[in-house]
Amino acid sequence: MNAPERLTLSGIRAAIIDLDGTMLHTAPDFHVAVNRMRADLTLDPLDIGTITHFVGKGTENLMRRVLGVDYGPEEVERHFPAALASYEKHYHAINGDYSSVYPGVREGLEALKSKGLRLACVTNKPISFAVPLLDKAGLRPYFDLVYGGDSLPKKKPDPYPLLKVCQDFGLQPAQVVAIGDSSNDAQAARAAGCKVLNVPYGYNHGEPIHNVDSDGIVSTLLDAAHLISA
Ligand SMILES: O=C(O)COP(=O)(O)O
Repeated sequence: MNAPERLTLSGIRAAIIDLDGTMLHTAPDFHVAVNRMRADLTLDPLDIGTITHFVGKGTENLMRRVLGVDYGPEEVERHFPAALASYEKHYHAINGDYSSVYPGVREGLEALKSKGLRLACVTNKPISFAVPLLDKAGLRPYFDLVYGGDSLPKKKPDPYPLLKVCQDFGLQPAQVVAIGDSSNDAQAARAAGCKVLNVPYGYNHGEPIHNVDSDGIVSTLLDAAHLISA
């Protein structure tokens, strides 16, 4: 991994940007919706740190992890349908109410756009949560494409969503940089053959971001934009 101050990425024509933990601090939304679901199932609330560590691999994984705190594998599957229905209802009701846009995100998206890059948001969040959230935060207009965790047959860390964006944009993976907060994003990017930058302020399943293989760590999306040229 290069030191960010020496790093430059040239020949880049598009950026694929993660949502939760990269553009928006959504952990408080997850915290509220998960605990409302848990109340419906007469389970005790979980602290925000525990829930945050389970974010990043999609809603089904999140449900299994938060049920797994109380139940064994068979009971998890038995409670899964009711948990998912309750969680989706509660998440839709509060989506974005407790979230905030990280510093440098708007400025970074502006800078990437002004360099002529095309932008895609690829998240493991369901598309029915992702688009209203981007709208509410005023970020939707920056993106040519948005893919959620249920938009395509496979989700990150599989490279499929990133390769689909490359194909949609008519670009080679080496012309595309993925920017995310987790090993999930980095693994997908590496497997697709895209460049990858990580931000250090997100979730990364509770693990240190410095252990993740990437082309560099940037403190904000604006810093990422400064390193990238077409
Ligand atoms: O798992 C989620 O719901 C969020 O995932 P993301 O980090 O890909 O946005």
